[in-house]
Formats: sequence, structure tokens, C-alpha cells
Amino acid sequence: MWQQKWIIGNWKMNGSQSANRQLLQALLKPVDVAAAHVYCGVAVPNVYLAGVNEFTRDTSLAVGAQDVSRFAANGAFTGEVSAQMLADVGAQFVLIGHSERRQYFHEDNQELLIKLQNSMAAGLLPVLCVGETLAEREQGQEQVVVSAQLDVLASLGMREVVVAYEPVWAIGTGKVPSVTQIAAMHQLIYQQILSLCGEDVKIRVLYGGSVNAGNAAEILAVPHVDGALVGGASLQADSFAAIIQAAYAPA
Ligand SMILES: O=C(CO)COP(=O)(O)O
Repeated sequence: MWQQKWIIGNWKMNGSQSANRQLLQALLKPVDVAAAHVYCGVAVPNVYLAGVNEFTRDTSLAVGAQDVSRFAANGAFTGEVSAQMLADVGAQFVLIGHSERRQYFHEDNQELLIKLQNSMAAGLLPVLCVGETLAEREQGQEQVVVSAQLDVLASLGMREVVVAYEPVWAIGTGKVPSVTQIAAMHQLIYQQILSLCGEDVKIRVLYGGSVNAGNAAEILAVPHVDGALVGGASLQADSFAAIIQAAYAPA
């Protein structure tokens, strides 16, 4: 899986039992056909994790969560879901620090460090999301911002690191950075991870933000782009399948 391109769908707060079944049913074949070349996954709302895991058992589609509690494995934390619980119902990976969580829930490096530690302790693979806002890019601060977000990795001793670079201004907007902008940021992220985690760390850096069937091949061909984290286009089987195909048969 470390040699493959990764295509991860982030369903965000979308879905229903029947819609999920329909979507997954339509994805099983394209995911299976791509399995030798592409690691495919979906990050689903917690309430659907067990059902999606059951539905995709014995398939190549990995299932993950979109967030994890910063609190303990269990205890008096009403409404929280721990990393152990996510793993127990079949999550293999978890998104950490998505920009929507940073924006709406004010998650910072201190909190994200604990979420990373909790995920690792439970055997979940964390996917750390980083990215600058439009204002930060307009001020030329994007590298400073993303570097500071990556600093959370410094003390973890991780041997395998998955990061998703998602510029906030590209999420759900249809605006995509230029190939040159993506290449520059992904190279910076690689360098930063190597200096924080050591030369023998395994790295995957995914791009996210308005990836669709039409632009996936071009984005996935950029150096140091190891895959994509897909929001809106992962909710339609046709477009998600086309993105998966673009990951191993670039047009
Ligand atoms: O936030 C994203 C994935 O985590 C990207 O969302 P969109 O693909 O809808 O822009």
C-alpha cells in the first residue's frame, strides 16, 4: 500500500443507510479492478462506520473515520467516540485536523497531537490534514502556515506518515491551485516530514480540494502527489470511480 496511489473519499456529514449502500455497491467493481494499483478508502460519519465496514468486508475498500476524540479510550465524556471504538467497528484510518475541524471546532496542534497519539495507540492510521486559507496565501504565508501545522509530527516517532494537503480556498470551491503551486507545496511537505521524522520514514502526501473526474489525472501526475482526498466528487459513484481510474491509467 505504500507504493500505491491513494484515493480516499471524505463523505463529510453526508449519507444515509440506503444512499451509502447504493454508492458502495457501485464502487465495489471499480475499486476491485484498481486494487493492485490504488489504495482506495472512504472516511464516513461515525454512525455509518460499522454498517459500511460490514458491507465492504472482503473487498479492497478501506474504511475510515473523519475525526477522533481527544479524550481517553472510554469514560465519562458524553457524546465522544474514542479511537479504540473507531477501530473496534472497523476503521482502519482516521482524518486528523481537517480544515473544517480547525475552522469550526478550533482544533490546534496541541489538541491534534493528542488525537494523533490516540489514533496510533489504537492502531488507526492517521491522515493529517494541512492547508492554508486564501488570506494566508495572498500574504505569501502558505509555506509558513503549513510548516507550522506539520510541526505536530515532531515528537511522535512515526515511521509512516500520511498527510493531506488541502488548501482551504480550494475545498468545495471548484478552484484548484496550479500544478506548480501543488508541486511546490508537496515538495515542501516531503522535506519537512523527512527533517521531522528522519530519513527512513515512509511518506504519502495526498492532495485535496476540488478534485474531480476531469482534473484528477493532471493533479495525480504532479511530482510528490501520492494520491487524492476527495470530498464532493466522492459522493457520486461515477466521479469517484473515474478518479480511481485516473490514479492508475492517467489520461
Ligand atoms: O475537504 C475535502 C476533502 O477532505 C475536499 O473537498 P472537495 O473535494 O469537495 O473540495
